[in-house]
Amino acid sequence: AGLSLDSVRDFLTREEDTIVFSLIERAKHPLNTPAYYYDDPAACFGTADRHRNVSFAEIFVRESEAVQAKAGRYESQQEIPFFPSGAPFTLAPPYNFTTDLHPAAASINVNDAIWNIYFNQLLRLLAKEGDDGDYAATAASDLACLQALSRRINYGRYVAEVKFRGEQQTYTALIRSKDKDALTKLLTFEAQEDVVKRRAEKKAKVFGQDVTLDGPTTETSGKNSSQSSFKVAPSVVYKLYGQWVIPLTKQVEIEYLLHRLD
Ligand SMILES: O=C(O)C(=O)C[C@]1(C(=O)O)C=C[C@@H](O)C=C1
Repeated sequence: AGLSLDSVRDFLTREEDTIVFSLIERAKHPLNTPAYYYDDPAACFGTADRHRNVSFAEIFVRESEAVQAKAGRYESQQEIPFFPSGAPFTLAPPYNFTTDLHPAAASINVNDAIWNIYFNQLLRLLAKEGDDGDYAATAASDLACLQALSRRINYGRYVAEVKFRGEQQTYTALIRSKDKDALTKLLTFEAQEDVVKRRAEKKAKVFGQDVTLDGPTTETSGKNSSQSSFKVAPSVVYKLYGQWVIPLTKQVEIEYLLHRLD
């Protein structure tokens, strides 16, 4: 089946589940800041990279991505690594991934912005202060969060492709004149953004409550209704979507469109 606005929105909706679950998993671990030090080489656990001021988490992501590249993960246009390694994929048989994107714009992404926001802003909203020393499990859950956020946000390329095909003439004129403001206006649907933010917040409530056999199962009333009883604060998920996920998705859409005629 070809792409449509409904099918790309369905994809984004399903990714919400993955994002919210990955945040809940990360929230199991304390902040564990030594895993993220760049400045103090001694804090880099004596790895081979200590002289390059690379954090433990960065090494973890880089090496994990190298394995996944070999396994063919990035043969899919839907997946974009944070550290492209150029390693050929050799572990899996070739798979015929669909190629829906315009080649000159297909690799547009905002992974650098996602990386910075995740480590500098989001993490401290998710994890409690503390250091339990379990950096491997912590970095593994960081990787899951980063991959889910990257897939969702960079999927803006597909959303933009659908919108371009639907209104080719209008978009072509605005792309030719590089009119970012008009492009932003044309691809923005305020009501849809509101639905997305509120649904993501609700998923944080539904997925992040303690499930017991007594009492109502579907209601988030009573004991569960205070923010602190959810594994990740629903307000954090609302804010994540409103301040970062949606604006970055729109940035991807705009940058993709600006290269759509290349
Ligand atoms: O659904 C769309 O039309 C999108 O472009 C995606 C999205 C989003 O990130 O969820 C972004 C911009 C729109 O204003 C609405 C929603």
